[in-house]
Amino acid sequence: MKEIKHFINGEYVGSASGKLFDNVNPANGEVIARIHEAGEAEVDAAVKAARAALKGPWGKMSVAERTEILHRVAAGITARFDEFLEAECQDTGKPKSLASHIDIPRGAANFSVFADLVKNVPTEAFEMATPDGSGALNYGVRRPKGVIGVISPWNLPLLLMTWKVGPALACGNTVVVKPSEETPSTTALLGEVMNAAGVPAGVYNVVHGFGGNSAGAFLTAHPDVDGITFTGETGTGETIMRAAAKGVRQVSLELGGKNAGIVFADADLDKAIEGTLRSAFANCGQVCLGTERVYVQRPIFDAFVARLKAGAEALVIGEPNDPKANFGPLVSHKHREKVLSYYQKAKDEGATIVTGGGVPDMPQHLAGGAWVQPTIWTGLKDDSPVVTEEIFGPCCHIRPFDTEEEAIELANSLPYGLASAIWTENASRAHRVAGRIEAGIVWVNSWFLRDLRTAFGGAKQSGIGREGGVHSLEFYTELKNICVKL
Ligand SMILES: NC(=O)C1=CN([C@@H]2O[C@H](COP(=O)(O)OP(=O)(O)OC[C@H]3O[C@@H](n4cnc5c(N)ncnc54)[C@H](O)[C@@H]3O)[C@@H](O)[C@H]2O)C=CC1
Ligand SMILES: O=C(O)/C=C/C=C(\O)C(=O)O
Repeated sequence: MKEIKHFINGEYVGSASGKLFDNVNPANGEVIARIHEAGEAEVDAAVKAARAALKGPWGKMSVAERTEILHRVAAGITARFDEFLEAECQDTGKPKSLASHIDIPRGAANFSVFADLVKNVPTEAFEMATPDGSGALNYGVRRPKGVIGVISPWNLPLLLMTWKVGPALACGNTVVVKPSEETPSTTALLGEVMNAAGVPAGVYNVVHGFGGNSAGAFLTAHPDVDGITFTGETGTGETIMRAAAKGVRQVSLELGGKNAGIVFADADLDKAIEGTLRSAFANCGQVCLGTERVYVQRPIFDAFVARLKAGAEALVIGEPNDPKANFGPLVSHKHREKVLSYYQKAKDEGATIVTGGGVPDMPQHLAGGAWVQPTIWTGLKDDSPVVTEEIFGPCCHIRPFDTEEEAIELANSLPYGLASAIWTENASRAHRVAGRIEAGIVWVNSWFLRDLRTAFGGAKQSGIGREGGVHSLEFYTELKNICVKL
């Protein structure tokens, strides 16, 4: 059986404890590999390697040299596209048709985009008057923050891990990554690409394991980690913030959501249906930006529900290699238990189940997979947990509204504030409503349309900080002001 080891100081190493755990393919329930679980010793070795690399060749490189290497990393991912695709789809069960368009290309782009960005970013300068008349000049320089701890989730494993590692390395930091225990493979494979691209040993390190009382907690508690970036559940974000408080380390947190889609009666219905189908069901609903609450203006409510139902029922459920499949399993049986508990709750609370609500019949060879049906409900109260809590599954609740004011109030009614999608052909309304939605990201007549130069992150309990474009520099560098008296 294949073993997945840590990547420390440029080498793959096993755990001294000999502790390993299973890596399971959620499409069929088969164990595909055994993963080494890091103890404190491995985490400490990884952090030490990262610190040494920062003081060594990586820290001494010019921006031009560093960014040239990062372009080679991007090219290395692209050159081994099929291996990354296979590994990602085995870990997550997601359709190759999806991962080949989103996950793997973004894994490469996250290095090339930030390599280009740091070469071209300007700095600030202020001339000032002084009492003696000679003046002074202030200018800012950015320096790497140091050793960055990266805790990444399982829903878009390569995409979200490189979304952090790309800018971190472009800014001259070194990293220790703890990928999700569910999806370690592409993070592990990236070590080979780093070596081949000439990334010095110790710049990119990977430790595997779980969160609490395991590699995740050991990494976030390590006193020699200078900053921690995390994507995942809000509760986990709070735990990580507490760990980071010791030693006053900065955090960048992209946390949970319960995002609202608002469909006005003047929307282009074809566009709104296509976008909402993606925002509710893409990646089996396991996207933090996804729409689990849909508010539809009353005159088009029935038509919208009927068309979304037809679209959900036309999704093709299947394994990653099935070229027709556009809907895969959930990431694990543990996560399926959570999602199905909400399906049950919706039933218990008297929801109208428009479609789905259970587990699909799958052929024998996929019967061990973590499958659920795409599900749509109507008729639940606004305070139902199904409507207020992040389910992170392929499901949404649709509710009618009458006025613009009511829609805004409903959208803003929860403590989350990650993303929202507004569907209307009235540009004035689009601007007006978008400006009042309490979220870090608002799409108008689109969903998941991403320009990597833009600010990305959540308001309220959906996170702290913004990453993307120059905003990533705020977290991955220290801005130092130098004041020169002339
Ligand atoms: N992108 C997102 O917004 C994601 C949201 N979730 C949500 O979180 C729920 C639970 O899923 P989990 O996989 O348990 O998510 P999680 O947020 O707990 O895990 C994400 C990462 O954090 C690590 N982690 C967990 N506890 C930690 C700790 N105490 N210290 C350091 N690292 C820690 C995990 O090992 C994993 O690498 C899901 O049902 C979903 O609602 C899960 C994954 C991604
Ligand atoms: O950066 C992106 O394009 C996508 C981000 C998605 C998440 O952060 C998520 O699903 O957790």
